Amino acid sequence: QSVDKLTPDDPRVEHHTLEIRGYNWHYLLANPTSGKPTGTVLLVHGWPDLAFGWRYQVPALLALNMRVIVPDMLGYGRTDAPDDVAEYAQKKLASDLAALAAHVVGTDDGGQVVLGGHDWGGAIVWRTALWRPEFVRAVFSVCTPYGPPRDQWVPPEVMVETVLPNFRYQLQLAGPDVEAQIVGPVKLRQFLNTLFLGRTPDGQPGFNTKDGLLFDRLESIGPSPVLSPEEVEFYVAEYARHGLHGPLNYYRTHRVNFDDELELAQQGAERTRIKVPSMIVTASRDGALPPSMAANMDRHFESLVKREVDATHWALWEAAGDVNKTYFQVFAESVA
Ligand SMILES: O=C(NCCCc1ccccc1)N[C@H]1CC[C@H](OCc2c(F)cccc2F)CC1
Repeated sequence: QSVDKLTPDDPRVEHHTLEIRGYNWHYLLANPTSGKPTGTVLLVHGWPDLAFGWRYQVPALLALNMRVIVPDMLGYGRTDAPDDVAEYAQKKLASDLAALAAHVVGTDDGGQVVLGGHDWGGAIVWRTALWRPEFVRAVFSVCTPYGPPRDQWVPPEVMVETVLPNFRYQLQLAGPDVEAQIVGPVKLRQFLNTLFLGRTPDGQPGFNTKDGLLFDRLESIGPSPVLSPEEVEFYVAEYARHGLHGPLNYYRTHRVNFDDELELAQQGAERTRIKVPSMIVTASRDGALPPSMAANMDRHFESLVKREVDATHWALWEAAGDVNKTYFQVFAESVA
């Protein structure tokens, strides 16, 4: 059955900007129609996505009388895109989200919000629950498991060769090639259709988690099966603003995040356990983040609910009804 979703210029959302840490952030704000909201949810998108990536979730949250804040993350859409990798450190982003929440929520609900993330947004909300737990009512991640801060530096290429072979594409994304090759609307359209599961005429993908983008296939990739052509054009126009340098910086933050988090890792489980009510929703056919990656994360949580939906990485769109249901089962009561 079809799930209600936002259009790019939906009357149900307001567009706001806020200066945070010297950068201009754009965010969507949706207020429930019936008076005072029960609570507030702040949703954090991943790569390569936008605030618009939560289009299937916002109407359902409004129907639960929740107020919804959805930023374009640093580097994306109508938010500024600094060049410097260090600006994308998760410790900094955690405080950016705290500032955004405080600006909207003030002292309502004890100044707290429910934090939700997908993909890189999932990684960021887990870290936000560690760095800034005081403003987090509850936290959920779609697709992305929690990996605690580590006290030993392991270079990404070693992680890939030894424990995370399905992350090998991230070595390409962290390098210079993708942002050098994917320039201008034609290439951006091919890139987005590829990442959003478009195929060549003989059914081949243009991306896989081992090799990353297969540049020689991009021009023969057909339309995405998970977005309408109009939605793709919206993404193309939004990405044409800054290009891919900012978004790809998220793949270059491993060392700065390690350096920031060493102090947490050295304090041990007391400081690396997530104490706020938590949920992870894994996607059964996510090649980058398979549910198996979330198998052993319970030990890092005071309270963790685990759900799985039958979808690829793009679960927010493919399994919108199921994703929305998981949220309601767990968090709606806890914030009501
Ligand atoms: O690369 C990402 N998304 C692009 C997916 C592209 C795709 C398109 C179509 C089909 C399949 C894939 N997401 C990142 C999000 C952060 C993740 O790292 C967080 C993390 C740790 F740091 C340590 C331990 C576990 C853990 F998950 C790594 C994947």
